Amino acid sequence: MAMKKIYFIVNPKAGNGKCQRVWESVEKKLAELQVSYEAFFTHDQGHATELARKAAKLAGGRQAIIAAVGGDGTAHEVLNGIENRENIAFAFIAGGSGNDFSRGFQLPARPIDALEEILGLAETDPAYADCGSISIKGGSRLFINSAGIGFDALVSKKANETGMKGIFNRLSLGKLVYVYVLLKELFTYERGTVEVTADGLRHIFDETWFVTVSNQPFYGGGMIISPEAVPDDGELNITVVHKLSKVRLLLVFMSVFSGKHIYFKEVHTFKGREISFDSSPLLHIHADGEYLGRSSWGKIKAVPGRTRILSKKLLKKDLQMGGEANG
Ligand SMILES: Nc1ncnc2c1ncn2[C@@H]1O[C@H](COP(=O)(O)OP(=O)(O)OP(=O)(O)O)[C@@H](O)[C@H]1O
Repeated sequence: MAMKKIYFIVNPKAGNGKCQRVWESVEKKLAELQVSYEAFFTHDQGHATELARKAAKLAGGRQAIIAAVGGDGTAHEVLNGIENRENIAFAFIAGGSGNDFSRGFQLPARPIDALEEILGLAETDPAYADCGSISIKGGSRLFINSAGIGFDALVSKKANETGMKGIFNRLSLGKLVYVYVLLKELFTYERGTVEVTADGLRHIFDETWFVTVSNQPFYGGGMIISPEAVPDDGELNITVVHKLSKVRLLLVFMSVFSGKHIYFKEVHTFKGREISFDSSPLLHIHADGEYLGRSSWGKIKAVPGRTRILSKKLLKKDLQMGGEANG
């Protein structure tokens, strides 16, 4: 049996250019192992989605692997270009600054280890993982990590905009850009009332900082925003932080790296499959750390088993359950 074809979609600019070197090391290993593959390189925002579509088309109906090499933004874009989940397995090699996808799906952090895991799983039947879909005025998107509304979306927008990401990355402190932006924006952010409905249950939150809807626990480069989120349980986990002074928000923030923030009374966590939000002011929105714009309402849905993923962790679980988890 011929090995499945692997299409790599590489964002050489991820991790502030670090990903170029990540790819070179992967390429070298592929040559050593005489693996046949095809590689495409992204030129600008949105390109990875187009390239993933192209790769899926090239695969025709055959079983193939589309592997994103980059950061969470690249994973997000590639995922959005894979329309047919049945014959395409999604794989990932971390080359970005945050790399929450690798954490959440327990993929090796080191690129060569991640490649070896991909090659090791290549001929197995890939696991099924959930996605979320977010619809706001102007369009809808799939997300694999989380979608956020409010302050966290503003932080991810500013973190991507400032030249600071480059500076922090050069100091190997990629994660700290979020801390820097958060501290800077904290003082001027205006909190409003947000209504969140999850599976028919309506909650009203005053003075809301943010609402995050998670498919897996990690966000913003290692913050354990949703410790209980499981990427193949068919549900999404909602975390709301509201009615909190700036000082207490900082305490919550410090505890989010250990996931202990959920014990604060101002932090609410619940689950849902069909979620909607509504607010009077416009709110900033992100999906997987990619800024989508501002909207005062939107819908978020769990899409159980939407994507097939090469992940040892999920595969093991599938086997334990005696087959496909969410087929
Ligand atoms: N050639 C390119 N030049 C500039 N930007 C690009 C290019 N290719 C892709 N992009 C954009 O770069 C952005 C960042 O990519 P990505 O999220 O993968 O890396 P990162 O920000 O370093 O990592 P992370 O999201 O894990 O912190 C994405 O919005 C993507 O659309």
